[in-house]
Amino acid sequence: MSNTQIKEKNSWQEVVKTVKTLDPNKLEIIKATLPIVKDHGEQITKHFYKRMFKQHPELLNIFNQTHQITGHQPKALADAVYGAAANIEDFSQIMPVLERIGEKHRSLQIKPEHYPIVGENLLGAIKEVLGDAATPEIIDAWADAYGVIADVFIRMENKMYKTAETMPGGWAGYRNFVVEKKVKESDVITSFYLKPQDGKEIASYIPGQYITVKLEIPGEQYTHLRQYSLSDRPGQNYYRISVKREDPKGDNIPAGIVSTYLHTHVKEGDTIPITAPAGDFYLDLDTNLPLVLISGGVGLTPMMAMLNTTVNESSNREIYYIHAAINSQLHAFRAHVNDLAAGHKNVHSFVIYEKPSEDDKEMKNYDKEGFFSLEWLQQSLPTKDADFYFCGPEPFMKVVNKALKQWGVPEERIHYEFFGSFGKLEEIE
Ligand SMILES: NC(=O)C1=CN([C@@H]2O[C@H](COP(=O)(O)OP(=O)(O)OC[C@H]3O[C@@H](n4cnc5c(N)ncnc54)[C@H](O)[C@@H]3O)[C@@H](O)[C@H]2O)C=CC1
Repeated sequence: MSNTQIKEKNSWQEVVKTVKTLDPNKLEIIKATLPIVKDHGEQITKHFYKRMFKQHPELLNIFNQTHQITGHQPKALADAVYGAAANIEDFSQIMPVLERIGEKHRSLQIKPEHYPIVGENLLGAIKEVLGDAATPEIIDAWADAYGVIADVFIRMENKMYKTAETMPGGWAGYRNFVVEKKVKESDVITSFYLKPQDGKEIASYIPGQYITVKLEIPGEQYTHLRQYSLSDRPGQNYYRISVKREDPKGDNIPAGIVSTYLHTHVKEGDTIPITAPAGDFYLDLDTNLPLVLISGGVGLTPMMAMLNTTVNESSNREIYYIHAAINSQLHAFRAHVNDLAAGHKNVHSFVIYEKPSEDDKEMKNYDKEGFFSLEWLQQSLPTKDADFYFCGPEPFMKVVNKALKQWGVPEERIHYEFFGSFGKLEEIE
């Protein structure tokens, strides 16, 4: 299936047109109470998660516990609820955000039956946090607004489920994949090559998309689900993910449960259930504009899929791949990218090391020391008339985003991926 077909099948614009509408009186109440809900957004959603998990502990099998602790998830939900309610008269304004959430829901197998549970607990949390300020009329209006929002998601996600299931090689729910090969890519990143246990065809994907893996970890009460970007090009008989081992940071951030387990326990021959590829951050292959890929650390995973695909499909699209790492010890796929650059005159590779090692300095195996900067970018690229894609740790992404804006790259040429939250880069504290 081509890029365009996948996008068209998933397009849900007509879904928005058929959405339920809100009674005008209730709409007025929503508009009037939006500021209060926004002010208490995170408080409400934090309370909501506690309340919901108490009543439905089985949902702990779906939600990422680390994101609850870091506050990512409550913030993402608060932003989503506020954004959806603020645009309830016309969802077309926030379509990209809704689509991103829908893709994530599809990947996590969030189903229509989950919506009433979320609704009941969200309204309960609004009531309990706002106290007397939440009159029965206000709660009634928010209940209806939630109904409208849930309706959009359910319809959109139904379409996404159908597409994932009916496309060639596609499937519903989880399918067992066998770890065919485990390859160390750097001191902290290891790749897993996954082949379907049934030996049948696998669904294609667009570079930039991800899969969800489901792991039952001994000693852990609940199942753990994680999304990992596919790090190789589509059109092969395997999926590849490349996972960074998240070691503990200071006293507050523990080691990543799933990434540590994958690195230390999962071996070649083991089976991992995964859902079909999903995600709205992907490479536009229908253009020949110069392509600039910029990654920091483990943010290189979707970029590797984009790079490998473009090299495979186009011999004349200019590709500039900029990767920032701490030093060569932590630089995954270094040899692979060097080989591509040496073998293809349209591939140009740039390396930034924050703290090059003594060996790196001796070998001069990098182009810039320190951090990515606009000045350096302007000196390194022949043009800003290009499509830019980037991914990396948040501070890195903020620097890149700001640099591109300052340079005057139009918004529609700037594409980025957050692992884990739905906000806009400018809004992240
Ligand atoms: N899209 C996302 O949301 C992503 C999130 N992450 C998260 O970030 C964490 C760190 O990722 P690592 O791969 O360990 O990254 P890292 O610590 O190895 O850093 C990667 C690169 O980013 C640069 N960088 C860091 N702070 C910067 C700043 N303020 N300005 C400019 N450049 C900066 C570093 O110099 C380095 O070259 C991960 O634990 C992961 O959870 C990582 C990649 C993608």
